[in-house]
Amino acid sequence: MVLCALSTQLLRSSSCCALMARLPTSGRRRCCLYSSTQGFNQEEIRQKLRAFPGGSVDLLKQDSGVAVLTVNNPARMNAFSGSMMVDLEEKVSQLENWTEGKGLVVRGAAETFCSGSDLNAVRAISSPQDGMKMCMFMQDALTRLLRLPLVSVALVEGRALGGGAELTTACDFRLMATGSVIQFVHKHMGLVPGWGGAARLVHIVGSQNALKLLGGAVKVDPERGLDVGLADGVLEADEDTPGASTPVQQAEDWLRRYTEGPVPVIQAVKKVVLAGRELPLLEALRMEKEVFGTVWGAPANLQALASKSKHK
Ligand SMILES: CCCC(=O)SCCNC(=O)CCNC(=O)[C@H](O)C(C)(C)COP(=O)(O)OP(=O)(O)OC[C@H]1O[C@@H](n2cnc3c(N)ncnc32)[C@H](O)[C@@H]1OP(=O)(O)O
Repeated sequence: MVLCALSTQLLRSSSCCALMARLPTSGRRRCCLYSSTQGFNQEEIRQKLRAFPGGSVDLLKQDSGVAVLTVNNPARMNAFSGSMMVDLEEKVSQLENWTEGKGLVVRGAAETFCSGSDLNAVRAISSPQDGMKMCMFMQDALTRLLRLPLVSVALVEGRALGGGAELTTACDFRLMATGSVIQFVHKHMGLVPGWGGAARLVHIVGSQNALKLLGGAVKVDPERGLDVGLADGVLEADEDTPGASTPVQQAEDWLRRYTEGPVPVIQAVKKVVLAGRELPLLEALRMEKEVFGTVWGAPANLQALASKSKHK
């Protein structure tokens, strides 16, 4: 419910967002960024996108409370077909309703992240109207991905290009494997980001760095990623050691420092950070109070008090 309240506040505080929608399938409130007055009819867009099939977006929810979301279209370097965009939105809905969740790893299949939108689909829907509809659909899905009450990390192996680079910015953290590249190639395609990637990139690396990365379509390798603050860590390749952990296991290990602990506390941490990131100060403070109220005197708090824990 706090998440719904946060979403409501986020909508109120944003002039471009005006709609609170009810999801009949889940019975739980969730928000769309755009409304019908802005030409956003989600079901109509879904149907259009489904006309461009191929690949899938797969979700594995684990008992540990950490899920793995895999962009799966290896024949096209994990480019997003239309049906994969619909898949993504559906998987985000499932995660919005995952009450036991704490963390999320977002990755690509076959050791590469994602090469953006499927250029075959892009060519077929190249009219400005259709492009805007796809843009609204993906902005909505990726904004909701970032707003999940889960701590998320993009595991970047191989290439994250165009929309793939934008997808990395819809996670709280980015881990880059040795040899990987994040590149906002939009300029070379005569485009700018349209999936919310520019707005998020400015938040992550600041406007100067964002201008350099977008304006120069710069290839960001792990070293540069750490330098500008786009990457939060680098995963070393360890193929030669028998029994070495896989990149997904390494990402889960890395994430554990943030996901260890009771679900309500981890979710509360994400919610207060989200409020601070997206709301004006007074609203963020009010939201922090609301979230605080859900953990104060709750089982994890009482247990910690009873154990007289010291923080040495
Ligand atoms: C708002 C969203 C904006 C966007 O996302 S626009 C799209 C931006 N992305 C791109 O322009 C990526 C274009 N692709 C490339 O640069 C290269 O294919 C890439 C990813 C560097 C990989 O190069 P290589 O390792 O040499 O492999 P390759 O070119 O032979 O690719 C293997 C097969 O994958 C296909 N592929 C890669 N990216 C694709 C895409 N985005 N849409 C559709 N198909 C794509 C490529 O055509 C090739 O297929 P095929 O084997 O020739 O049938």
